[in-house]
Amino acid sequence: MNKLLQVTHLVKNFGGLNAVADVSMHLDNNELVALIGPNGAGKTTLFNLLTGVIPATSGSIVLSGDHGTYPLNGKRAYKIADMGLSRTFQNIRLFKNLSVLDNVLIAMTSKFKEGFIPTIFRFPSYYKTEQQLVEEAQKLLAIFELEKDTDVLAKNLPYGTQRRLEIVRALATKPQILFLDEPAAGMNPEETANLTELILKVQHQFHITILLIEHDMSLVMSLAQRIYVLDHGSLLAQGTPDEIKTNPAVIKAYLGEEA
Ligand SMILES: Nc1ncnc2c1ncn2[C@@H]1O[C@H](COP(=O)(O)OP(=O)(O)OP(=O)(O)O)[C@@H](O)[C@H]1O
Repeated sequence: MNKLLQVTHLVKNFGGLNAVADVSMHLDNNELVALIGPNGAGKTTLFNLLTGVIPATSGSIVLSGDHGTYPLNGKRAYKIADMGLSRTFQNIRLFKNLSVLDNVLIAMTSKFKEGFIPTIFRFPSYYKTEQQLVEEAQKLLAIFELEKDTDVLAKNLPYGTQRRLEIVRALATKPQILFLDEPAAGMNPEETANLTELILKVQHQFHITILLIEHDMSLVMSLAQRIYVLDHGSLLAQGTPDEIKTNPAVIKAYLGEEA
């Protein structure tokens, strides 16, 4: 069977720097996979390649769907998002001066199939579709315990809540694959524990595949079914959490020569 996402010999050079050096990896349907590695290992660059934010120097990224396989190389970010790959960013990217609800509705608009004329003249079908969108957004917000905050401006939410809203926005596009770039960054232990449960819930409820970058090892080890470890742009190891925890090369990369 084809892998949902197959990455083969992926390379990204920035001048003389091999930020991603010959990485091959895959994601299966409904898997929760973590991508870890020391600072500067190339994790965000790899995410940027997979989601079309930057082009690869060489290598291939192929998405398998019900009706065939689709190369993602060279596709622009919006096209890749349309194909069902959605992401969050390390630095929060919300519309800070818009309400929580509007932030989610904007993310949903790519699914807003109402035509130009009904939209301009506000035919009844426009309101029905808009009402459906609002209901859908509110359901999503409720899963993330944000239903009481729908009218709050995004900038007025606590930091951990803004991170949750980012995930809601990414989910609002109904992705097949969700890429989470350090979802627990800046969260306190309680918020992180809460987020861990939420990510699990989302994976089961939406039947999606999740790839996450995270430095918080408690979150990684309790969530991931498989882990890829990057170091200096190359894959250092891959395996289950138990295999990774005891892998001498991984321990050395994280803790240095003395480990
Ligand atoms: N646009 C760019 N131009 C030049 N070099 C870059 C660029 N983006 C990233 N790099 C370099 O590529 C390497 C990998 O960076 P990347 O941000 O992917 O690492 P990371 O594993 O995500 O690190 P962190 O955990 O600190 O976020 C680093 O040496 C970084 O300085």
